Amino acid sequence: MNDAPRTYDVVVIGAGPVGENVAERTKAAGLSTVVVESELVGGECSYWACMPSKALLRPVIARADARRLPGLSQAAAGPLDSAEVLARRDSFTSHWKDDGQVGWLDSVGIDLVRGRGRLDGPRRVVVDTPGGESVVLQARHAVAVCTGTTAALPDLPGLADVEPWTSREATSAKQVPESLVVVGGGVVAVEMATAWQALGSRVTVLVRGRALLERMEPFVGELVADGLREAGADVRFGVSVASVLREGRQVRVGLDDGGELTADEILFATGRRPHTGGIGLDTVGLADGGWLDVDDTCRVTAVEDGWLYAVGDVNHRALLTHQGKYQGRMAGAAIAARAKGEPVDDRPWGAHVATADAAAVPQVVFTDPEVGSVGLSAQEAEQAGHRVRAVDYDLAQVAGASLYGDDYRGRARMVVDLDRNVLLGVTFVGPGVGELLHSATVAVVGEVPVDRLWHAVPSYPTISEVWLRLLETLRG
Ligand SMILES: Cc1cc2nc3c(=O)[nH]c(=O)nc-3n(C[C@H](O)[C@H](O)[C@H](O)COP(=O)(O)OP(=O)(O)OC[C@H]3O[C@@H](n4cnc5c(N)ncnc54)[C@H](O)[C@@H]3O)c2cc1C
Ligand SMILES: NC(=O)c1ccc[n+]([C@@H]2O[C@H](COP(=O)([O-])OP(=O)(O)OC[C@H]3O[C@@H](n4cnc5c(N)ncnc54)[C@H](O)[C@@H]3O)[C@@H](O)[C@H]2O)c1
Repeated sequence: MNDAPRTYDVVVIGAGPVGENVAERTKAAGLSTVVVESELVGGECSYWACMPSKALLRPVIARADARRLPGLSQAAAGPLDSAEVLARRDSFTSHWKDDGQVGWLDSVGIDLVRGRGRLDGPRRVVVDTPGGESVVLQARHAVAVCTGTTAALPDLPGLADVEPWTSREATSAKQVPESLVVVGGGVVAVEMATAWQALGSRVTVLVRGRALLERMEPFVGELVADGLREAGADVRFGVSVASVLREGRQVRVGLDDGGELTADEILFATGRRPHTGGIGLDTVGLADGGWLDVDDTCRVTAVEDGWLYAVGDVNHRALLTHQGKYQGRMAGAAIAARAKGEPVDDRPWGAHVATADAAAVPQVVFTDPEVGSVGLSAQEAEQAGHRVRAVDYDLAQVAGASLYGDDYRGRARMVVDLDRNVLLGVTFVGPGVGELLHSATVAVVGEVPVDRLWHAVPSYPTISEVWLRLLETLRG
C-alpha cells in the first residue's frame, strides 16, 4: 500500500459521462482534479448503453422510414446486413477501447487513476489498482461519486447458470440469436426488442404489467406495442418468468401462467441498481449499496460539512446521460463556487442547481415509432396538484407527417397548466419525432406562455406544424 496520500482539490470516482463532466467543470474552474475509473473511461453509456444501442437502432429506423416511401420501399424490402450493422456498432464503441477518452482527459489536464475507488472516511479515497496496489487520494474540497448503475436482475433460482443477457450483452453481442426472450416493459426492453427483431431474431417480449413504457402517457405504450407486433415480435402482457433453465444451447423459460417458451437467449431488461456496493459509504455514515440522496446542487444531504457529492445515475434523479451531464455541469460549478468562497446560486433555475430534473426531463425512445417526451404526463401533473388540460392531436393529420411517410401513425399531447397558462409536459409518438423534442423542452423550461407560443411559427410543411394544431385544438 502506498500510504502517502496524493492531494487534489477534487476527487471524482467513476469516469462515465457524468464523472467526466464534473471533472471537466472543476478543472476548467482552476481546481486540481483526479478521476478514478475501474473499467473504461466513458462509462456504461459509451460502451454498453447509449452509443451501441443507438448504433444498432439507427439502420432499423432508417429502413422502417424508407419502407413507408413508395419509390424507395422496394429497395428497402430486404433484410438488414447484420454483420455490417454490428461492425458499425463496434466502431461507435471504439471496439471497447478507451484511448480516445483517456487522450481527452490528458488534453484538459485531468489526472486518471485506474482501479476501484472507495471512500475511507471524510474526503479520503483509496483506489485498489489492477496491479494490486492501493493509492490514497485526499480531497481538499470535494469528492464526487459518479459510479452509475448496473442491471438489476430478479431473484430467480438458477438464473446465473443460464447466463442471461443484461443490457451489456444486448448492446455488445457479436451474433444475432435465432430467438430472444426479452423480460421487461421499460426503455431497454422496447429498444432492444426493436433492434434484435429487425436484425433477424424471433423476439418475444414478456411484460408483467399491462403496458409498455408505463411512466409515459398511456398512448405511448400502445403505439410502441403496435410497432413491435407489426415488426413480427410477440408482445405478451400480464406474464412473469417463474423459472429458467439452460438446456444445451437453449433456455427454457417457465411462465407464471403455466406456459413455457424456449429461446437461444433471454434478456432481463428489468431496471437498474446503484453501483454503490463496497465503495466505503459505511465509512462516512451512509448505507452500503443504496441510492444517494442529494440536494439540487447534487450534494449528499446526509453527510456533514458538505464535501460529498453524488452525480448522475447514482442519485436516482433521472437515469439519462444528458440529464446526468447537466447535473455534472451544475455540481461542478457549485463545487468550484464553494471552494472559492463565492456565492452559490441555488434558487430554482439558478447557475448551480439541476432544477430541470424535477420539471423538465426530456427523453427520446428510439423505437419505431419513436417517442419524445418532456416534463410531466397529464396524470403526473394532476397528482402534483396542478389544474391541467391535456390537449391531443393526431399526427397523421399534419401535412409534414404525411409527407414524411405513407400511412403515418402518431400522436401528440401537450399538458397545459390552466392557472399559469404554460406547458407542464409534451409527448410526441411517431416516425421522426425525436428531433422535434427539443422545441418542447425549450417551451417547458422557458415557461413560455401559451399566448406567446402562437408567435412561434412552425415551418411548412414540417412535422413541427403539430404545434400549431395543438394550439388550435386548445383554443377550440
Ligand atoms: C441499454 C441502455 C441504453 C441507454 N440509452 C440511453 C440513451 O439513449 N440516452 C440516454 O440519455 N441514456 C441512456 N441510457 C442511460 C445511460 O446509460 C446512463 O444514464 C448513463 O450511462 C449514466 O452515466 P453515469 O456517468 O452516471 O454512469 P455510468 O455510465 O454507469 O458510469 C459510471 C462509471 O463509474 C465506474 N465505476 C463504478 N464504480 C466504480 C468504482 N468503485 N471505482 C471506480 N470507478 C467506478 C464504472 O466503471 C463506469 O465507468 C441507457 C442505458 C442503458 C442500460
Ligand atoms: N433512449 C433512452 O433514453 C434510454 C434507453 C435505454 C435506457 N434508458 C434509461 O435506462 C434506465 C434503465 O432502463 P430499464 O428499461 O432497464 O429500466 P426501467 O425501470 O425503465 O424498466 C424496467 C422494466 O422492467 C420491469 N420489471 C422490473 N422488475 C421485473 C421483474 N422482476 N420481472 C419482470 N419485469 C420486471 C418493470 O416493470 C419495467 O417494465 C431507464 O431509467 C432509462 O431512462 C434510456
